Amino acid sequence: MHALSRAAGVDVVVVACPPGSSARVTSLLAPVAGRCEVHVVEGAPDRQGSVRAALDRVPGDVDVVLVHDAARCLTPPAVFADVVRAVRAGARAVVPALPVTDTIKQVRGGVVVGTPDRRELWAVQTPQGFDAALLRAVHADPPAGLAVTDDAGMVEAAGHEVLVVPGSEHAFKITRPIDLLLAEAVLAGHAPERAEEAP
Ligand SMILES: C[C@](O)(CO)[C@H](O)COP(=O)(O)O
Repeated sequence: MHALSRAAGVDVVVVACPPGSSARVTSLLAPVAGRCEVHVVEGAPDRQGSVRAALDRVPGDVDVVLVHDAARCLTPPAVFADVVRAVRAGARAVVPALPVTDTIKQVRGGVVVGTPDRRELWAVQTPQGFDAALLRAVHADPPAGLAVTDDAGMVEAAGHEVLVVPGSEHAFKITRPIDLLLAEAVLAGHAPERAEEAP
């Protein structure tokens, strides 16, 4: 939240929190509430529902929306600024991403059934940025039968182009215990990767 509230171009933040935790989350956000407009809403059991609940709380006059994972809490402010800039420059959907370094296999029933060309595989991060009207439209009429793991996937399934901008190694998702160790090491020893911030 500190990085987000310091990012150029971010004026309003809506946090989707677990049901029953809004009072606690609101108090945790008090230190950043002075820097931008902050709202807290209760999320849903799935990602799509939580994003929709947050989107419903975004003021109607906002024209660019970023969807960000709290688990990517070390994302440098410059990544937010880059994504906003790309949307403002005309892209209607933008994702930060890095090329994968592992070889990725497609596996079915414990057996490899394919090896996609690694040169075409990118690991997608957040914040994902959208023209607000487009994001509202795909959430109002989500593509059927899609295993939704990100908002850009919904936009892509609806037939729209999604632009890729450079992501950041610091934007990793803190999900597994080893990610927490990495986050602690980053916080203990490293300056932010890129220092661009709002004036
Ligand atoms: C949006 C995302 O971070 C892109 O990599 C990812 O899909 C989120 O997955 P999660 O299972 O909702 O953490």
